[in-house]
Amino acid sequence: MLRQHFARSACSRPALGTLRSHPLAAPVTRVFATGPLHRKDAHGHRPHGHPPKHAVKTAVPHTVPQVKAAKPATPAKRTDPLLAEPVVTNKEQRKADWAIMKEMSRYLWPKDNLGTRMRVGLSVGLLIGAKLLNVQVPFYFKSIVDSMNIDFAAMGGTAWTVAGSMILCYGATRVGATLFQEVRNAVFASVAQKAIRKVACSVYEHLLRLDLSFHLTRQTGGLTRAIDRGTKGISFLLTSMVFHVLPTALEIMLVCGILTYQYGFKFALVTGSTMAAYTAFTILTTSWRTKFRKQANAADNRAATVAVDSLINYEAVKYFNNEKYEVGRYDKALQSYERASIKVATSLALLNSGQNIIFSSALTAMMYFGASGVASGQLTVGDLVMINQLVFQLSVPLNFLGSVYRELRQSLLDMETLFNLQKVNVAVKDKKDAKPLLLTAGEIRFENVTFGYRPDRPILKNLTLTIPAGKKIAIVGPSGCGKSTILRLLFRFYDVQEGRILVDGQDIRDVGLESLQKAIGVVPQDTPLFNDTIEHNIRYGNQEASHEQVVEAAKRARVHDTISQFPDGYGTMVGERGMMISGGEKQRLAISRVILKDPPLLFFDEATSALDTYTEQALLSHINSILKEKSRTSVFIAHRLRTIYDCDLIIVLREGQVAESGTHQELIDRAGLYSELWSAQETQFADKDEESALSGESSR
Ligand SMILES: Nc1ncnc2c1ncn2[C@@H]1O[C@H](COP(=O)(O)OP(=O)(O)OP(=O)(O)O)[C@@H](O)[C@H]1O
Repeated sequence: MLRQHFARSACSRPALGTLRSHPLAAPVTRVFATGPLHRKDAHGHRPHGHPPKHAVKTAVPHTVPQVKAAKPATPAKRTDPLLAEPVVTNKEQRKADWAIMKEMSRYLWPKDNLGTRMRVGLSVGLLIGAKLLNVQVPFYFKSIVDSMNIDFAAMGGTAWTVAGSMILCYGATRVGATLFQEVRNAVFASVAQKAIRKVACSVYEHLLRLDLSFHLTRQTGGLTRAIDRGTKGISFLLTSMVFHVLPTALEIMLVCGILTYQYGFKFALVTGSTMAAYTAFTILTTSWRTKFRKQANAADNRAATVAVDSLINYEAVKYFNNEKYEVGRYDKALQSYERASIKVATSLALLNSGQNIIFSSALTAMMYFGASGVASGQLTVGDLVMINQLVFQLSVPLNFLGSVYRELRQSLLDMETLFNLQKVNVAVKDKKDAKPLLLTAGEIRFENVTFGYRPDRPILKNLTLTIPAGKKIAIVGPSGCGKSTILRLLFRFYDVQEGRILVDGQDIRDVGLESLQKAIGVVPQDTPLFNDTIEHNIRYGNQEASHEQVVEAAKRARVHDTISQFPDGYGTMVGERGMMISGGEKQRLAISRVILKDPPLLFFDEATSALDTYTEQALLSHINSILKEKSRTSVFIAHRLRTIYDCDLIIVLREGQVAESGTHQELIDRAGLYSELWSAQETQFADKDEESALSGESSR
C-alpha cells in the first residue's frame, strides 16, 4: 500500500515496485513508471511546471463554441482515503474486524482443500493434547510434594521408590506438552503461509484489475507499506484464531473448573473475578490505545509516501537542489510517526502494569487462602504448591490472551487496508454476456462521445469521428484538446459518459476487455520500462517470443545497431523506469515491443518525439512498411505535422471536437486550423534553417 500523495503528473507517480521485497511489488509500478522530465507518461500526464513541447495552442483561433463555464474545481485531495487514518465508530470497527475474521476463516477451512483442513484438524488435536497434558503437570507436582512429606530415614525409602514414577510422569507430561505444541506449529505453518500467498496474490490481481483512475490517485509508497503490514498480520491472525483465543479460553475454563472442584467456591470466586477484571481492563485499555496505533500507521504510510515520491523523482530533486526540502518533508512525517509510536509504547507500559497488578493481586489472595487451608489442616503443602502452579500456569495463557488481543487488534487494523483494497470496485469491467471482439476490417468509430475525467470538466464533447479500416490516420490539435484521451477511451481505461465507441460495429462495452486490449497496440509518449534487461523489456510485448524474434523486432524499430554497441547488448539493464538509456532508445524499445505484440490496431502517441529528424524519418518509413505488410488501422497522435502529412486522413481536434478533417492537401486548401498550424511550424523550421545557415557562415 502504501502509496502516497500522487499528483496526476507522471513524475509524481511513485512506483509500487520500489518496495521490491514485497510479493505485491514490482510489476504494478513499472507499468505506471515515468520517464524523463520532458515527456508525459503512458496516461498523458506531464510533470508539473513543464512547458508543453510545442507552442501550437497560441496559434489556434478560438472559434469553436466554448463549453459551459466549469464549476470551480475542488482542491485535489492530498490524502488517500484508503490509507488515511479512518474515522470509524467502535461499532463499525468491530463490524469490520468480524468481517475480516470471517473472511480469514475461509482460509482455515477451505472447502476445496482437504489437505489444509486435515492440517488444521491435526493442529487443533495436537493443541488440545498439549493443553490436557499441561493441566496434568500441577497434579504430579502436588503428588510429588505430598509424597515427600514422610520420614525417609524411618521408612527406609528413597526419592525413587517414593516418588520416582511421579517424577518421571511430571517430566514426561512437560516434554509431551512442549512436543505437541512444536509439532502443531510445524503442521500449521503451511496453512498460514498458503493463506498469505493466496491473499497477497488476490490483492495483487485485484490491484492490476483496478481502473487507471484508481492507480492515478493512489499513493504508492504508503500502499505498499499497508499491504506489507497487512500480509504480515495474516499469519498472526490465523495462528491466534486457531491457537490462542479458543484454546486459551479452554485452558482458563479447565483451570477454573479444577480449582472449584478441588478447593471450593472461594477459589473459584477469586479466579472468576480476576478473569473478568483482567479481560475488561485489557479490552478497554486496548480499545483506547488503538487510536495511537492507527495514528502510527497513518504516519508510517505518509513517511513511506514522501520517501518513495522523492526517490522516484530523484532527478527533479537534484535539478532543483531540493534535497534539504525533501529531507525536511520526510522528517516531518517521521516526527508524527515518532510521536504516535511513543504513545503506543507508553500506553503499552500502562497496559502491562495494569494486567500484572490484577494478576499478582489474585495470586497473592489465592496463596493466602491456600496457606490458611494448610494452617487449618484442610489442605496439604502439596495443595498449596498445586494452587500456585495452577494459577501461575493460568498467567501464561492470560498474559497471552492480553497480548494476543492487543496484537490481534493491531493485525486487524493492518489488514483492514488490505481488505478494503479488495473491496474497491472495478468500474470498467466485462459485461456478463460479453463476447470476444470480432475484428474484421478494423474500423473505429466514436459516436457522439462525451467524456470528462471529472464531471465538472468535459474533455470530449459530443465527438463523432470515424477511423477507417486499414488506413493510416493522424489526430492533431492543440495540447490538452483530448487526443490521448481518445486512445484511453478506446483502450477502455475509462468508459464514455455519453455516446458509444464502436470497433467494426461492436460497442466496446459489449465485448470482452481482454480481447479488445489484445487487439490494440500502443506506443505511448513515455515508455514504461521495467528495471530489467533490454531483452526482457522488448519481450514484454510477447512473452513467447524467441531471442531471434526479439532481435528482429529491434531491427525493425531501428534500435538493434544501438543495442549491439552496448557492452552487454540485449542483456543491458535499463535502470529504474528506463532511466539508464536515452529517451530515443526508450521510444524505439517501445516500438519493438508493439511490433512483437503484432496487434491489428496501432496507436502511436507522439512515439517518435524524442528522436532526431534523421532517425525519426528512417523509423517512420520502417513503420510504414510494417503497416503495409498486413492491413492495419493505425493512428498517429502528433504535434510535428511533418511526421504525419502523408496520412490517409488527418483529424484536427479542438476543445474535444473535430474542427476539420481530410488529407493534408485538402486541409491546406481549406485554409483552416490545420493550415495555420502547418504554416506556423514551417515558418519555425525555415527560421531554424536560416539560423543554422547563418551560424554556419559566421563560423566559417
Ligand atoms: N486522469 C486525468 N484526470 C483528470 N484530467 C485529466 C486526466 N488525464 C488527462 N486529463 C486532462 O484532460 C485533458 C486532455 O488530456 P489529453 O492527454 O487527452 O490531451 P492531449 O490532447 O493528448 O494533450 P497533449 O497534446 O499535451 O499530449 C488535459 O487538459 C488533461 O489535463
